[in-house]
Amino acid sequence: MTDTKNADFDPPKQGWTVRHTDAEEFAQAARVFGQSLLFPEDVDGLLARMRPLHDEVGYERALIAVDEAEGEVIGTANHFPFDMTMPSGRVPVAGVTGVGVWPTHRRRGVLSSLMRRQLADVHAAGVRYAALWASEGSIYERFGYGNACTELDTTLNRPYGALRADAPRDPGLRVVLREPERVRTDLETVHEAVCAVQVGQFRRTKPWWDRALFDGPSRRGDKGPLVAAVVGNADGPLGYALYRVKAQWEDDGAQGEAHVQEITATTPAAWAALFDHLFSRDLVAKVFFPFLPADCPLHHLLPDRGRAVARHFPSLWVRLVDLAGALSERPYAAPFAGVVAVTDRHAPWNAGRWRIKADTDGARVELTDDAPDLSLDVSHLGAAYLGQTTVTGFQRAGLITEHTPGTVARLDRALHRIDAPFCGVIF
Ligand SMILES: CC(=O)SCCNC(=O)CCNC(=O)[C@H](O)C(C)(C)COP(=O)(O)OP(=O)(O)OC[C@H]1O[C@@H](n2cnc3c(N)ncnc32)[C@H](O)[C@@H]1OP(=O)(O)O
Repeated sequence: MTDTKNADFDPPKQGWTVRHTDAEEFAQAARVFGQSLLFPEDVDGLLARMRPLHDEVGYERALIAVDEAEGEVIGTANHFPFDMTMPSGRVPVAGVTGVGVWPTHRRRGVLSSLMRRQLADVHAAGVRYAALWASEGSIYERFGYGNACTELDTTLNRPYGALRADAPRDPGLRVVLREPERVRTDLETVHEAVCAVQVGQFRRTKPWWDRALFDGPSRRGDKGPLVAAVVGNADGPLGYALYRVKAQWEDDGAQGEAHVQEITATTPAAWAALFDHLFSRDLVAKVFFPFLPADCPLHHLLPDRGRAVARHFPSLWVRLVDLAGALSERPYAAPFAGVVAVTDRHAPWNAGRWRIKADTDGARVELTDDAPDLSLDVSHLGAAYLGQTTVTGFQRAGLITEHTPGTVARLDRALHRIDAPFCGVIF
């Protein structure tokens, strides 16, 4: 009798090894990442998109999990060495990306081993923070990440899109509409000015600009080419909107659309000029803004803000890799003193009782044996770190324990920031 046994279908062995990869082997990581995230491209297409971003920073941070029996890559995790604006200013942040596990090898702990190794690597490199965009909000809290930023996806119907009569308008401003590459320097100038102070944004290097301005068919879909509306005065550019239009005709006439990939400005009048430009495009009945800061001026500038259909969605998740370092270097809106007991399943160096004595220019953060005023997880502090998510929210949900009444309110007052964090770019 012929032996029809096919080793492919033997019961899976449970062993895998996590290790670093290199530029050559990166294709196997991309194969796993592409399949697990349901990307439409084949590996070559995916690599063409990913390579420029990774070539710039090297491949030494990329991790893979390799099935020991089959020798196949079954899991991946990577991170970009970002220069990101945090409450303390621009600091190194590990921008976690490329996380995926081969579909037949899920729920055996592969991701957990990759996350543990990545966290150890980032900590050993002296980087105090990690940040990511999550495909699903249920994955990363267990690894110490907290959702620290929500952004707005907003749609506006043009008939209601005219700005308030008292919106700031500066006759010295001019809006030009150009192909983005022609005004790239202006875009870079404005972005750099905003990004340097906008918590949640990372410095945009050349490959990231190339990615932002990429206008191939895969990006364009059924819309027109990417255009840049730049607003400025004699002193230079003050804002821009990158957008595409889409023609659409219904029985009652033109129902065209404008899809705004990115909009930002450095003065109120520049914001207003950009909105005026977008809302006055003939044949456009709807304007889509998939990424706006939670405190974007748009909603204040509308005569009836109820006409803007806005959805808050979670964007950045923040992980305090070095809790004491992160809490020490951050400025605080009000003084805080207290002992916070922190659990951290994956970074034991963060776990313990921390005495925090914070003031406007930083904090002293030391281990102590004293009784805690508050007990929480490192993920709660990651969520609250950017000053938008409150610790009070977790308390109301019954997820943390306040031992000394008033501690949570005092901590929130100290962590508060006036401006909403905003990233706007999925990495
Ligand atoms: C930053 C980014 O790149 S975001 C992109 C993340 N990648 C994806 O979403 C791609 C599709 N999904 C996958 O590839 C995988 O399912 C992953 C990466 C999400 C999880 O990998 P796995 O190897 O299955 O995870 P692992 O077995 O280590 O599970 C760890 C824990 O997370 C839980 N978990 C894993 N995936 C999920 C999920 N999608 N939703 C909820 N819980 C999850 C597990 O139940 C387990 O819980 P426990 O610690 O309480 O036991």
